[in-house]
Parts: sequence; C-alpha cells; structure tokens
Amino acid sequence: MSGEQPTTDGPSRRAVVAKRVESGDGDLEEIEQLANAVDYEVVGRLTQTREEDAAYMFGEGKVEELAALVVETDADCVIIDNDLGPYQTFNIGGKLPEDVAVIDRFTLILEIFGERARTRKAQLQVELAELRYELPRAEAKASLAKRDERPGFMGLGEYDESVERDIKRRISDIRDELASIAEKEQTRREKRRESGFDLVALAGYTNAGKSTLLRQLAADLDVAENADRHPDLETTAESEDMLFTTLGTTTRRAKLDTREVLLTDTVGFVSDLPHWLVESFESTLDSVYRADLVLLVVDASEPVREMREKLVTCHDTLHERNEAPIVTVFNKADRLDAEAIAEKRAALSGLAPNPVVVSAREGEGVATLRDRVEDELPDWQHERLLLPMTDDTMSVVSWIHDHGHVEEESYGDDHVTVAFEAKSAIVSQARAKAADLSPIDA
Ligand SMILES: Nc1nc2c(ncn2[C@@H]2O[C@H](COP(=O)(O)OP(=O)(O)OP(=O)(O)O)[C@@H](O)[C@H]2O)c(=O)[nH]1
Ligand SMILES: [Mg+2]
Repeated sequence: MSGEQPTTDGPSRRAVVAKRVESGDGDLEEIEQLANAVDYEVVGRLTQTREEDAAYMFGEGKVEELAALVVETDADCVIIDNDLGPYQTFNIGGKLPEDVAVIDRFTLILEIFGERARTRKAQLQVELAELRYELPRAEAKASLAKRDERPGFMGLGEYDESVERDIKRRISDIRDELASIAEKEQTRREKRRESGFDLVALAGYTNAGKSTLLRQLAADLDVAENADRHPDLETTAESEDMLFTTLGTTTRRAKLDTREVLLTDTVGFVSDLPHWLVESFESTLDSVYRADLVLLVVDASEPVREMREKLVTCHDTLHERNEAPIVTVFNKADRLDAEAIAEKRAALSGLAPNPVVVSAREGEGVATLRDRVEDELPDWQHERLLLPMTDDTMSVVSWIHDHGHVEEESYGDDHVTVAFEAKSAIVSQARAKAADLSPIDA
C-alpha cells in the first residue's frame, strides 16, 4: 500500500467489503452491487458472525485481519456493510494503513445518490441526507475536542459548536427549499388529476425493473403530442443492471382502454435505510404516497427468501403513508418456467396476493397488467348532463371530452345532451360548469 495514492474517482478504486451479522452467514452480494454502482472494484471480502463490538463493530482481531487483507489486496478503502458509529469508524481507521478510507453502508449509498442526482431537488435531498449523517458526527467530534486530549480528531482540525450550528442552519434552509418544490409539485399533480389523469406509481426494490416496465407500459404513446400541456413530462427512464439507476422521478403518460394514466417511476427501495435517509427523499416518495394505484415491482427471478425480504422492505416503506391499492408485479418472468412461478406465487401469497406476472423486457404479460390497472383504479362515475345552448356551451362540451370519456352526445333545438364517464371530481366540475351555462332568467 505504501506510496500508492488512492484515487478518488474513475474505475480504479479497490475496495475490501466487510460485514458483521448477528447470526447466520453474512451475505455480501448487495453491498458488492452497491459498490459496483459507483465503480469500486471489490478485491477482498470478509464477514463475521458475532454481536456488535462497541469500539470496533467487529471483534478487534477481525479488524486486524481486515487490515492484513487490505495490505495483501492493495485496497484503497474498506466498505463496511453496517451502520458504523463515529467512534467505530475512527477506531477501525486507526488499525488500517494510512490513507485507507473507511466507508459504511450509508456513506456508500449517499455516494451513489450523489452521483445520480441530476435535478435540483435530487441534489438537495442528497445534501440533506449528508448533513443529517454528518450532524451527530460533528457533535461527537466537538465533544472529543472539548476533552482536549484529541484535538484534530479524525485529522480534520479544530472543532467547536459553530460547525454544528452551520450544519443545522443549512439543514433548515434545504428543508425550506424542498418544501417549496414539493408545493409546486403538489399543485401540478392536482392539475393532472383535475384533467382526468389517474396517477399510477411504480415502486419497488432497486433493480427490480421499474424503469423497464415504465417504458413497456408507455410504449405506444407519444409524449411529444401533449408536450405543451405537460411541459414537465420527461421522456426518458433509463435502466441498467445497476442499483439506483433512477433517482428522482420520471413521469410518462399511458393510455389504457378507457382511461389515461400518468405513470411515475421512482427511486428504488433498499433495506436497512435509516429513517433520516428515507425522510430526506420524502418528496420523491411523495409521488408514490399520493398515487391512485401503486404497482409494486419485484424481481421474481430471485430466490423466494430474497423476494420475501425485499417485499417486506417495500411494504414497510409504503405502509405508513400509502392509501392506494397495491398491485404486485412479478417481473423478469422470462427467466423462470411456469412451475417456478407457481411455487413462488404460493410461497408469497400472504405478502403478494394475486400478483401479475410479466416480463418487462420481453413485453409478456404487460397487456394483462394494463387490464389489471384499469380494474383496480378507483371507479369512474357516469353522468348525463343537459346543457342549454349558449355561447359557451361548446367549450364545456369539449372540456368534458378532454377530461372524461364521452359515451353519447346529441343535439336538440336549444340544448345539448352529453352522457359521459369520468372521475367523480371531474363530474362535479362538469355539473358546476353546466349550472353556470343556465340563462339568468331560467
Ligand atoms: N431478464 C429480464 N431482465 C429485466 C427485466 N426487466 C428489467 N430487467 C433488467 O433488470 C435490470 C434493472 O432494470 P431497471 O428497469 O433499471 O430497474 P429499476 O427497478 O428501475 O432499478 P433502479 O432504478 O436502479 O431502482 C436491467 O438490466 C434490466 O434490463 C425482465 O423482464 N427480464
Ligand atoms: Mg429505475
């Protein structure tokens, strides 16, 4: 390791991954995927099953083993798949060769988010999460520095309360800005609802195939057609075999038989996220919480045990705030035969009742899913209105065409009859508009 400068970007960062579990065997697959998502090359692996050590997270002997592995593999950093306290980070770092960084699960996730954040909102959310991660650490540093024995703790120089104060002030500024962004988004969503769209959100564990499915469902629609009406709609939803490809939200329109929906793709869920991290992404998850219907996408090519764990994580994240019906989608069916699908359905029937099986990549099952979405959306109301013929009548008729599904339209001498189906809010608005048409002396 001596003499080698660790690089801070590019594909050449070498990492040793390590994890402590309470029982069973430590599984490093997910942390490796997370590491690969920001171009770490995993060059060494280490796990330990034991209870948490207050000073080192692992046993002290294991940390020495970790240090030896770092030297042997010439790694620049260790990535620990646990939530390290500030002192544990410091103590582990003390055992490692100089300049070897200690990264924990959350710092890694934040790094991924930071790299993916493209919009102002996503960047603010990442910064908020970073500051919330930093705050207790700044407090720890301040209190250590006060004890005088370790000025310059963690090599970061002098500390006083002003650091904490600055962090708190910045947190409060970011919250304000995010709140105003959320308000604008809310207004926009209300407008969409008013214009007859149902909101369908794609939720699910990261890498389940949400973005791929979004493209399938929206495949036969032309977004440009209505670009002027919805200038905020983005046309891209990238997918890659990588965790957290999507950060932030992408919305596209999809036309079902009788309904038009807006589909929103969103950030993937991942297990063991601390509450502050989830809260930092609250306004992104808002599109899920406020949807009329949630499609919970699961990678069905994974073993039942993993599917179950991921479903539980998703339900936990959705549980508190979501009121909309949830339709579970078993994706990647092209990797499975009918028998395996039947087994998984049966094994997971409690968590995922009546799932729709699809292959987002091949398009198989997508038509069934469309029908299911149509079935599960809140019912539309039927209405028949008799409109007196005035100068404004035709604009009301065309408004009804834009916002609902017209079944019949007939013209009499001094009136128009329109029978249509629409969301109940639209029906009420149409009634109000019809009432406004009435001649004053009627
Ligand atoms: N075999 C197979 N692969 C699929 C299918 N759907 C998606 N994939 C692959 O799974 C990977 C993840 O797909 P995405 O659509 O990016 O998944 P996501 O849920 O949006 O992931 P994040 O945005 O990272 O949370 C990609 O490599 C896709 O090509 C499918 O039906 N079958
Ligand atoms: Mg995605």
